[in-house]
This record gives sequence, structure tokens and C-alpha cells, in this order.
Amino acid sequence: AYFADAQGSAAPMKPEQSQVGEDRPAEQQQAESQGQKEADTPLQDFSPATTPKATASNADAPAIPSFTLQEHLSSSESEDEDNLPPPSFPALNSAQRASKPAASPPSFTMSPPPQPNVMAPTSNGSMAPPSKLSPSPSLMAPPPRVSASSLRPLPSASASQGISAPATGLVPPRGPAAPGLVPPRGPVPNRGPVLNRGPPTPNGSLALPPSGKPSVTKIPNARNKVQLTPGHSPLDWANLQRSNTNLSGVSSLVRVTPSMLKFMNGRKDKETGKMKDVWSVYQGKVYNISPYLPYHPGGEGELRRAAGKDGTKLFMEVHPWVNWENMLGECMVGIFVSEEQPPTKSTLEDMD
Ligand code: HEM
Repeated sequence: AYFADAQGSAAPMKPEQSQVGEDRPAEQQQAESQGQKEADTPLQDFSPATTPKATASNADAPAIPSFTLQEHLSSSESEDEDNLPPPSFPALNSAQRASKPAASPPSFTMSPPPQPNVMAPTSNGSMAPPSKLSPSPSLMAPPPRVSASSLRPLPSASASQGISAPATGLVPPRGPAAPGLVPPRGPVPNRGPVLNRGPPTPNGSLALPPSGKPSVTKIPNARNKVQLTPGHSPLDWANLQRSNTNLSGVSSLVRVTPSMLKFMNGRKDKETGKMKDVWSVYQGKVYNISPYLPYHPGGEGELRRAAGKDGTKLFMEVHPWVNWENMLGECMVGIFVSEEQPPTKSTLEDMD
């Protein structure tokens, strides 16, 4: 009985919809021209049997929605909606239907009114095109506000770090001065020539000093220079070399063998009990560096590291720019020879 009643109630709607604007009185046609929303209200009032029939099909007759749904799906494919009954969902008197235009696509009737409209664009974005959404702002799904740029990780690299790193590598690794400390033993690290002989910066980099501070920052003994005792400045050494004082300790140049060099190490002689001179070899030439010890800017201890040895490698590692030949010219003892070539008096005289 309900099925027949629903069919019978749905049938009169066809002529109602098709007769809009044709058989109704003139005052209703005039009301339709004022707007669609106003036109829907007299349309429902004009056929009061429509609302209870839709309610009965949803609540009391479970077979009717399935029949209406199938018919509705087939109609959406053919896109011929003029001669079809209204969709069973949403209800005819619901707010969703009232906010929709009369010719809204029936695809929204498949889902409950509020949830699909909100979830559809966020889930896949393709189920509900924006043009077919309800014109009511309250029922429209929020647009996707998450932009692609906000999801990307922010760049964390700092540009300032890439500037100071290479600059520090250009400076030889010279540690800060430590007066009074025992100089480290072992090979001296390669400090290399310093191109800029200006005052050292506090951090050892080539970057400009911070503004506000004086450009010349005094760091005492930043290059491991020792505090020379009074009267032992480089100028004092230069004056001593010009004084015709015998600084070599020998009357003439001699051929120095490795055993001789090793013996002259500046320590106490066990036989005589006297302090021996310090001989060192620099590029094949033997020098008595004993008188220069208190004048060495790097300290007596550093200079003694080459005592009785070939100090060329140590010298070049520390300060290859130093003109040691001029500085130690008066200290030259002779030439360094092997043990197999014992020195002869004639050979030494030929050197002169
Ligand atoms: C007899 C040969 C040597 C002479 C004539 C000599 C001379 C000098 C001079 C002139 C300086 C000052 C350099 C400057 O102000 O730029 C100096 C500094 C220095 N020397 Fe020597 N030196 C000699 C051997 C050595 C040896 C064998 C060592 C290490 C084993 C050494 C270690 C140093 C150190 C650590 C400094 C201070 C740091 C520096 O100025 O770079 N020197 N030396």
C-alpha cells in the first residue's frame, strides 16, 4: 500500500514541475520572477501532498529509497532530470535542499548532507568539484589552505658560516703564546710562511676585526716568541756580528763529521767538565749557535732542539723566510761531511 501510495504521490509532481509558469495564476508567475527561493515556497504550498509522501518513503517504506536511488542513478547518467521525481535525500524541507538551486546535480544526494561536503575536498579533492558545491558558505567545504611552501622544510644553512671557514685555513696553525711553558717536544707542526706579516688577529682568521675595536690588537707572543733579555735584541746581534768577535769558536773552517757534530751538543764535557758549544747543520754548513742562543726570538730551547744535529728541517718548518746565512755568518764552523771522508788540512785550506 505504501509503495502504491508513494508512486501515486510522486506521479502528480510531474505535472506540477512541468506546469510551472504555464497553468498557474498570474500572481504566482509574478512571484516566481522575484527569485528562486521565493518561487520554491509557493510551489510546495501549491501541492501540500508532496512533503508527507517524501517522509513516508524515508521512514516507513525501506524499499522505496532503494527504488528511488536506482532510478536516480540512471537519471544522472542520462542527465535528463526534468521528468524524474525529486531525490529522496536530503529531505525536501531541509536546509540543504533549500539552499541549493532547483537544478542541482543529484550526486550529492548519495551522502548525508553535512559530512560529505566537508570531507570530500580534503580527502581526495576530486569527488566534489567546486562549481557543483552548494552556494551556501556554511555548507561549503573549506578550501585547501595548506600551501606547498609551508610544508617544505625551512632552509637551515647559514651563509655566514661558509665565510670564516676557508679564511681560518689560510693561517698557519700557530697557538697562542704561553710564556714560561716548556716548549713541546717532537716535530714542530708545519707553520708555513705567513704572507701577511701584520699583527695577528685574536681568532687567527683573515676576517676584519669587529668594528669599534682598534685594528691593531696586541696579543703578547702570539707566535711563540720569547721575551728576550735586555741587550739581546736582533739589533744587538747584528752589532755583535760586526764587532769582529770570533763567534765560531774555531780559527778556521773545518770538515765536520757526524760524530763531531754529535759531540758538540752544548752539554757538559765529561773529561774537562766544561760546557761544550752547540753545533748545528743548516743545509750542509755547520754553525756554532752557542753565541746566538740568547738572541734567538724563538727561545733558547727551540734552538737547542737542533743541537748536535741537522736542524734544516726544523728551521724550514718554523720560519723558512729567515735568512740564517746572513744572521749566522760569523758563526760558521765548516762544512758537514760524512765519516768516510776524514778532514785533511789541505782540503780545509782549499775552502778558504
Ligand atoms: C740557527 C738557526 C736559526 C735562526 C738564525 C733563527 C732565527 C729566528 C728568527 C730571526 C726568528 C724571528 C722570526 C720572525 O720574527 O719572523 C725566529 C723565531 C723562531 N724560531 Fe728560530 N732560528 C733558528 C733556528 C730555529 C730552530 C732550529 C727552531 C726550532 C727547532 C726555531 C724556532 C723558532 C721559533 C718557534 C720562533 C718563534 C716563532 C716565529 O717567529 O715564527 N728556530 N728564529
